[in-house]
Amino acid sequence: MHHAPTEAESRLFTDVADKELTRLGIDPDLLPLVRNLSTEAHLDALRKILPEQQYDVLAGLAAGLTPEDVWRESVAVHAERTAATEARQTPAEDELAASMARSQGRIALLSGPEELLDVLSRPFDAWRIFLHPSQRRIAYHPSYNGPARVTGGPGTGKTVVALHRALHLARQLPDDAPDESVLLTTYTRNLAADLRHGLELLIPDQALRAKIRVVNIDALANQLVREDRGGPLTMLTSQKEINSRWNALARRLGLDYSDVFLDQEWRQVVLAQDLRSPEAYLKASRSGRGTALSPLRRAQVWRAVEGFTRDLRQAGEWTFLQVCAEAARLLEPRTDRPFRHVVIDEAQDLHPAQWRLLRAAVAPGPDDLFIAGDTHQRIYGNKVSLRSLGVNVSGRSHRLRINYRTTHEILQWSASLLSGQSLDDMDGGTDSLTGYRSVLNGGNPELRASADKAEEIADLTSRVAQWVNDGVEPGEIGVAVRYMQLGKEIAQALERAELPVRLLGTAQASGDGTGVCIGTMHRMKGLEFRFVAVAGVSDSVVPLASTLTPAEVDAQQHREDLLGELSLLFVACTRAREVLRVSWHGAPSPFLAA
Ligand SMILES: Nc1ncnc2c1ncn2[C@@H]1O[C@H](COP(=O)(O)OP(=O)(O)OP(=O)(O)O)[C@@H](O)[C@H]1O
Repeated sequence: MHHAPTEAESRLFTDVADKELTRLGIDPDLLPLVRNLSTEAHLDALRKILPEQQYDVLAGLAAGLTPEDVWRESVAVHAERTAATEARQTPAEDELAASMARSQGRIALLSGPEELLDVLSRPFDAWRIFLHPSQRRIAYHPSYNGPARVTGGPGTGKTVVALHRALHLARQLPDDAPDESVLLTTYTRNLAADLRHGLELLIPDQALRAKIRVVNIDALANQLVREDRGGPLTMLTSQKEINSRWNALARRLGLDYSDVFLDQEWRQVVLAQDLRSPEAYLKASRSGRGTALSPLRRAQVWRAVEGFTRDLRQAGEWTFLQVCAEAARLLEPRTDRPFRHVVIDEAQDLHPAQWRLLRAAVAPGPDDLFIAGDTHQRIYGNKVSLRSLGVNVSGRSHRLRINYRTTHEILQWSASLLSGQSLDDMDGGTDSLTGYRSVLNGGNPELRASADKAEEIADLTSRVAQWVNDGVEPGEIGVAVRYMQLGKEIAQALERAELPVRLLGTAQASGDGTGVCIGTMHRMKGLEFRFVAVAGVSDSVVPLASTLTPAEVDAQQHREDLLGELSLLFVACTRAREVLRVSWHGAPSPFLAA
């Protein structure tokens, strides 16, 4: 992550005195070894050998925390965890108590005791006020000399940090800065709505909040292109329709490429690199694609791409990615940029065309881009190298390690799904969940096998009924499924048992947001519930065969698609705060077998 270090600056702990290290509990015998460490990777390699607490201390220091912060974060947390388990309050209260104990003092948001009372009565909102020092340090760093980034596993507070960063940037604006000078953006419309809601909680002052524009990236792109064209765009949104057009085109041109291959080639090579001529395509790198193409075959594929885009143009139709690519082209030559600062959440899912748009939306310079994301949760198959897109975060990248959402048990189990997978860090290196941990404890995830679908649904229904009987509000329960049809069947069963439900992504809801929330794993992204059931995790469903590129079309893409499906399961499981239940019928998903 750091630029090539010189010998003198290449040791990780040169700035920390021996005295400090031993005060933080590092064994004096280990000091010579510790002194020799020069990269976080070396430290990671020692993880299994070092006692957990000593490892945590070193990981914190390596991440740039001061010894004071580390004391609070690691040493004090170990003590708290023991105390909290003994006291066994509700986890939410534990969490708040822990946050308060750790907090050096409130960040300056409180206008009066009323607001404090308000927050204390809703412990889940504690993040508004009690940032952990490691979060606060990142969110309220006075100024970064270029793009900065925060990573970390699910529930570590990346979104929280992004919201606070947007607040910080809005506050720093000069008095004459217009409204919407700061952009806060993310991948989907739903996630943007959640960010908007978070911002309303965080910034009661409407005038200050108006400095921040919250919009999902596709909607922003659409607006820019629409304004340029002077009218609304007709969007081609159905992937099925897109595939059938590729098919028809391949037949017309007598080409033996599958629709899936052509569409991927267009999105992942042509649109990703903004290739505009056959010459550019002929020379382009196709790294990341699993099949080689001879110059002759590249010329054939280009003809198909040209045909496809010409047909779209003639029909006046656009795909989402095309709109982003066009919006980037519109902004790139401009000297005035629409925003002074851009804050991005769920950055791991953005496509290169979307990155180009964001890069062009703000002038390069201090605090231009602030990026929050976790490649372990990449579920839309967009893999990028930030550097190749002109976004250099080196020296300004931070990793959060404490999970505030999930219990230790749920976290361990969910993280084990990903064991053995190597994830990129979007910057030429690898990312990991090293040091990732929870301060809460609870039960182990419940795993339930059933003979067939009817039995699984019946079993799930009685479990949910039992939770509700035990006093859990239906709205605190989430049910995640791989495809919506199963969700609908579960909804019917729950309704027959007189349990209120709401289906995410449909108009069907009862009790206005108060029912058991049922949604696809994709829709669960960014959400959280006290109780989560992930249902239908069966052999043929997770991974969903129809979403996998056949290995014979592109073996590398096939592996990427599999990883995306695995990440999706990981995302679904890490939505749970207190209780996770995973069920299937027939043979379990191969992801569970491990
Ligand atoms: N300092 C804090 N004090 C109390 N709660 C916190 C704190 N930071 C985060 N949380 C809580 O932890 C949960 C997860 O936070 P957040 O959604 O920001 O994490 P994330 O890293 O963006 O997660 P994901 O990647 O899974 O979307 C939220 O309920 C949030 O309120």
